[in-house]
Amino acid sequence: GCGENGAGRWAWPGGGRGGAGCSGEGGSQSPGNGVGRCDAGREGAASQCDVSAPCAPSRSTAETRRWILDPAGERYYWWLSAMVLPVLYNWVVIICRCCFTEAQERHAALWLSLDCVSDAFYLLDIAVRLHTGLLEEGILVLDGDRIRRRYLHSSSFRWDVASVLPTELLCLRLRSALRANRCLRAPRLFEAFDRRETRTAHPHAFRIAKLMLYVFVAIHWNACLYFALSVSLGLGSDTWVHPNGSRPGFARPLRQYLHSFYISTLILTTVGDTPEPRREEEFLFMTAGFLLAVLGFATIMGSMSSVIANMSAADASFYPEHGPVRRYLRAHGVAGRLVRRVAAWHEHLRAQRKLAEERAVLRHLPERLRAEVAASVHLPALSKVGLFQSCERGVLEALVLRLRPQVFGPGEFVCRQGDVGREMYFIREGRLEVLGADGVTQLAVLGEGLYFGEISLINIPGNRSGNRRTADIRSIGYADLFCLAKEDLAEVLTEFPSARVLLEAKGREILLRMDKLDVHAEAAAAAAREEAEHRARVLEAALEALQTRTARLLAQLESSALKLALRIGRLESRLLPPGAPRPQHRPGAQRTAVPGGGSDCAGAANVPSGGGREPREPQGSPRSIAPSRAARTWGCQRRVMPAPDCSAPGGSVRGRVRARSGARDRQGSVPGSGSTAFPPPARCPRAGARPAWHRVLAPRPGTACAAGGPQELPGTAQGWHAEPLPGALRCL
Ligand SMILES: Nc1ncnc2c1ncn2[C@@H]1O[C@@H]2COP(=O)(O)O[C@H]2[C@H]1O
Repeated sequence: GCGENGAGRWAWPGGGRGGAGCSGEGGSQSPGNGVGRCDAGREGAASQCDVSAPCAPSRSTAETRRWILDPAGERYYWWLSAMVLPVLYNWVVIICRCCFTEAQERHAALWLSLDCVSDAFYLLDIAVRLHTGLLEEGILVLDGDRIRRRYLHSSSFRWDVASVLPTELLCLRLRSALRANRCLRAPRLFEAFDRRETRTAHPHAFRIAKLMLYVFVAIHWNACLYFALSVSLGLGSDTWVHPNGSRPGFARPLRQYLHSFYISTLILTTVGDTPEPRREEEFLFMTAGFLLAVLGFATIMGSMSSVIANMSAADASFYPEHGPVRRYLRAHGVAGRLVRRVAAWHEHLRAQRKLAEERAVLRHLPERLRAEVAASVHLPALSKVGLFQSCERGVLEALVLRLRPQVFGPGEFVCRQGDVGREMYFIREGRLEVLGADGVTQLAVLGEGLYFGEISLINIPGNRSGNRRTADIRSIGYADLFCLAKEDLAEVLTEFPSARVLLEAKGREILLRMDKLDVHAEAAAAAAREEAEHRARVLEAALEALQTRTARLLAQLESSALKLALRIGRLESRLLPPGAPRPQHRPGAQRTAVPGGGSDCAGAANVPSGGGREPREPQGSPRSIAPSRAARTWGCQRRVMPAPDCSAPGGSVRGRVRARSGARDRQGSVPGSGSTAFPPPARCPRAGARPAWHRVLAPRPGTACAAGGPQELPGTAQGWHAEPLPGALRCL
């Protein structure tokens, strides 16, 4: 639906599909490309947005949103990558042109055009930033005004403007030096590098390359400054400064630059063999260079070692380390073939890029995402398993999270006959042999897409081995398996009963072949199961019949009670003298009925002087109450129907039977009692819940109930009729 917050309307990042949000007036962000797109007019847009006015698109606004970039999108990423070039150009070339004046003068036209291109990029970058969406509370804001306002008031805008000011126009002679403000756009370079680092498949290599670039820029600047200092001190004036043009080849700018770069490298990498300084300026330059070198060296060493450490840590988290296992084996004096097997297993994992601890690698992902990742990796292999071929994707996804990949080397036993079965296996890759009781005879060879180890996990009737393995399973070469624990299998089979049928059928077949199936026990178990099922069916039918009878009896009881009340009313009106005081009926006084037909008025107010006041029965009590004199006199009747009524949410198990009004009318029942609530004979599922009364007889216009005969009562509270209202105890 549409969401609005303050001045702007928002869209979910990546939303738009499935109506996740409406951006602006009917717009939502298109998934993937990172550019805001308006949903309005799209099929189904009305159902996603509130159809009322707020979602109707204004054309100009929709147009504006079309050009809003998602900061996490592709286009923005590629723009950032493009910005690396002009920023680097300025960082490398400006200082070079300042110090190597000959190079500046020789290629002035080229520099000028490159400067123009770089400035155009800088200006375009400001425009891009004016159209880059921003995240607020995790939601992408696509409102152009809001974005513009935010950027124009930010410090980034000031820096961006400062970096593109045409300062070189102030003094055309110092053109290149005055372009130094272009270096202020460096944050864009860092941003681009950060993005690249998160996207690249080789982050460590990228980190090293980035470090080398920084080192190169530092050496380059130092080289330029060395040359500038040499020029100011006089080229070739001593052995430290740059040689002058009289030395062969040193008149060329390229040679000058390369020589300076070489000296700078010697200084900054503290390799040594640097020319000895002679003058104060030279000493100062060298000292500053060495200090910078110490700093740079420490930084480089630190970064390199952290990159290398991270690389090995990343590798270790992917593949199990052989070193500790080897040391462990050596410490315990294990040698020979076993050590070689362990080493071969480790090598195989690395060579085949197989992960032993996949769960550990993915453990930080949210569960749903982890399931999706695991599904995309393993589903193709899992769907080859015959057992799961007809499974829905949801079942497979649930299953895939429970599977543990395991790799077995050649000749390794996956399970041995007689072991207690705790897991079953699906073969992802490789071949395994099933060995007979002698440990030599090959009963079968299992390959990709097959499974084993299920017989000891599922309870096959008549299985003589019980929960013990029926055979040895040995890996022929390297076997890549999925392992599923017994508890997980039980859960999966509950959700997917047809898989159980398949497993049982296959297991039974194997057991029969191996003569490990006790056919008599199986038949007895089947007979017992059938008998139990039959009994359950009979009980169910009896229960149903009982419910119907109860309902019928209750309906009869109710109708005769009502008839009785009417007759008593009529008799009273005939027997009482015309002037005699008539008992006042208090509408709403409650009357309850007992299953035995006893009756009583629960309310004391409607009991006449002659009637003994009886203690009021607590509502909901199933106790039978004998009819009192008052009740007999007044024709009040109590109806009691204990019904399991768990008034807590979801607690009620009450059933309802519709009575046939016609039949009941013929029996003299009161018309209008169309339906009867009755309790199914089930226990109240909520612990401590008590049954409640649930039949109501309420006044009905047309007849009066009074001691002196029919009496007019105001309003609708006249007469009687049966009205089924669950869960209440009322008295006529
Ligand atoms: N003859 C056979 N053919 C195929 N698989 C078998 C055969 N015998 C035993 N198995 C499998 O080997 C497994 C050994 O452990 P389980 O008894 O749990 O389950 C067994 C079956 O899955």
